[in-house]
Amino acid sequence: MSVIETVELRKTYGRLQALKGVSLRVEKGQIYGLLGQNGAGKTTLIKILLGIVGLTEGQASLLGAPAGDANARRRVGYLPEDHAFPGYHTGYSLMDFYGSLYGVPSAERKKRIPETLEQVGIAGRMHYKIKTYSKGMKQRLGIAQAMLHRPDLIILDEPTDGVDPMGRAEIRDLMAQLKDDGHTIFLNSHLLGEVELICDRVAILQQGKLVREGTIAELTKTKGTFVLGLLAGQTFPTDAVAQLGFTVRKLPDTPGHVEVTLPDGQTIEPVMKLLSGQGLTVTHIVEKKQSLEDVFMTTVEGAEPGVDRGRRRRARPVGGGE
Ligand SMILES: Nc1ncnc2c1ncn2[C@@H]1O[C@H](COP(=O)(O)OP(=O)(O)OP(=O)(O)O)[C@@H](O)[C@H]1O
Repeated sequence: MSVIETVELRKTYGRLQALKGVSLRVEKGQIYGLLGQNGAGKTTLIKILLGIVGLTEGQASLLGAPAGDANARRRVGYLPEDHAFPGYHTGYSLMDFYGSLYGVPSAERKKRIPETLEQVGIAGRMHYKIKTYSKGMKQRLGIAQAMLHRPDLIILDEPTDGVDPMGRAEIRDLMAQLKDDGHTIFLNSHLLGEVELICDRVAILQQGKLVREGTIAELTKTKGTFVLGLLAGQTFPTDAVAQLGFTVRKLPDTPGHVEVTLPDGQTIEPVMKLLSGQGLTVTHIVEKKQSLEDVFMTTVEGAEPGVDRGRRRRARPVGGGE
């Protein structure tokens, strides 16, 4: 049984199609990342799973039950995006309130609240009012709230929003620990470097459609591009290598080095044989990797990874319906 499953899931808000037939599956024990530009439909998908909004067409299930089922919902912890916990609560009293809503017995809450706040690093401030907390501390409290009742599935919408780099690393460690303890984590995040470090699988939504899905290794795998360098003074036999069906590109920034892309299903072996047959010495060989950010940018923009980063920095129109 999958922890989350959607089949051809569609959601329309009036005339806007927020989800246009999304099918995905999250298995127990995975950390699963849902990526997409602003307005791609990530939060809508989460809200459907939790029964906060209804679906328009298709299917969605959570822990084997139809989306929104109250029993399944009790086994889920949820950190919403842009949560606003009342400032008059202390960290402790907020956790106590949520714990009682989740049905955690009072004696158990007394034990678990300090433990959980310790895990997210704010136990020292648990008796201070939330209005005195920094953004990062509120975010840690939100994560603690989502973990308190030891849910099977933890859904985190932008968990590291406003958290400093050290804190983000701590939250990554915490997620890894939760996974080791058998929890499943479903994560929305715009921080692709973090997602790459922590997630087992990733789905990319674009304007309500699922455009890529797979493990990090599957998604970041290149078609097979190597950077090769020869001994100083030797010339790379570009034409001969191209005749074997490889694509060769000179690298102007690193003289004497070339980039060789393999044809489908080929290895670098024939190139190495040709070079050694011509008495050439390879001093440098590295397989190029692309980052998840490159994959994301190529997927959502159709742009070449690594080019025109200046353009990327400028605001892009947000995604949405047609
Ligand atoms: N209650 C609503 N009524 C009308 N349109 C909505 C509603 N909620 C979301 N939308 C629209 O649905 C689309 C998807 O929104 P959603 O919040 O799911 O995106 P998202 O991927 O979570 O974006 P972000 O990264 O900005 O949080 C957007 O075009 C948004 O404007």
